Amino acid sequence: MASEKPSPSENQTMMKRKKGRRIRSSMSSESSRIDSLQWSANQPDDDPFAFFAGGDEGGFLSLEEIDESEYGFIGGATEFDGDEEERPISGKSRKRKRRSGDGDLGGEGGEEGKEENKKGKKEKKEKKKKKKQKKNKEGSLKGSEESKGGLVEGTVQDIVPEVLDAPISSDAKDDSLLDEEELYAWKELRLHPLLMKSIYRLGFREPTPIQKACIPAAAHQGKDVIGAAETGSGKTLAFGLPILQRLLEEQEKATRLIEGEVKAIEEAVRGGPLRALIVTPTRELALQVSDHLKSAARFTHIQVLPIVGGMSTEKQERLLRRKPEIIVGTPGRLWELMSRGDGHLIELHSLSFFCAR
Ligand SMILES: Nc1ncnc2c1ncn2[C@@H]1O[C@H](COP(=O)(O)OP(=O)(O)OP(=O)(O)O)[C@@H](O)[C@H]1O
Repeated sequence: MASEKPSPSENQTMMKRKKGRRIRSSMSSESSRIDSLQWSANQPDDDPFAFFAGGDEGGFLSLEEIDESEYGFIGGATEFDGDEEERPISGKSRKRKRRSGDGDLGGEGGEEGKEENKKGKKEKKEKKKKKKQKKNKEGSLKGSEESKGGLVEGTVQDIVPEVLDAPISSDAKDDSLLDEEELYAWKELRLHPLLMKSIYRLGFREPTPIQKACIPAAAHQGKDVIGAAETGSGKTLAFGLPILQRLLEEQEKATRLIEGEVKAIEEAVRGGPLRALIVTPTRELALQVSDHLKSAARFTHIQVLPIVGGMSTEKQERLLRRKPEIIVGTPGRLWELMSRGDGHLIELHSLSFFCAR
């Protein structure tokens, strides 16, 4: 008896079922492999509501970790003692390293690998401990993001540990990291640790001649400076770093005066009156200067805003309400907003730095 041919729709259903079975079987082998790992819950189970509320973990319902697993924070604080093997690595290279070294999640590395992992972990812990002790000894680092206290007599010895402990942002490139000794070229400029941190991240080995000439006079002696140097010689940071340095010093002084008052810190974070106005002849230059200053100020609370034509005035007015301390603008748009009576742009009583490029 000839069997009845299935209709096209029946055919499709059968194929879907087969496919489903295949996926299920591969999923079950995957999940049994995952289940075979040594998971141990680390969710505190003394709070019965933690599961529903997400506990203190900010929305995680349950957390588990694999015993003896090697993991690290990507984009978070990393440990770096200055030697090559401890050098912070970006998410990408960390992934690469793990893939080539540790094998896959199934852990086929064997006992030897486990032992090595354990040993490595112990060593790391000890290093961490030593580093902590060293840090405590040195006292709170001047100008650190948390403490915001203490003025900057930043020697490179002071600066380096702070710089090396800095969280690695996703855009920080490995190849931009310098060796400890290489920062010595900046030592005599006595820049704030937070600025040194940016310089370190930018990978600038030494100040350029125009920077060497301008920074001490403008940042520490309060002199007016007229500088001239060829294109691409680093003029932007030659005037930008002194502005940032002075603003950071002033913020710290203000915070110290009202020590312990959260309000002062909040004020500093929220911006303030206009302190620096940089005028450039073209939009492109304004945007370039503004980007450059932003990257130098990235570890501080100082805000930099470009005010140029070709962008929505409403948006710029909105951004001005955040009270950025530094504005880089072109004359046309600056004048337009000033004529409209923008509060931040016309209240110039606190303006201390004016740069024309
Ligand atoms: N100390 C430094 N070491 C290495 N590179 C630096 C240093 N300072 C600045 N740079 C880089 O040099 C490039 C040129 O810097 P900058 O734009 O400040 O030059 P400029 O003199 O203002 O040029 P222009 O007159 O064309 O505007 C930028 O990419 C900047 O990041």
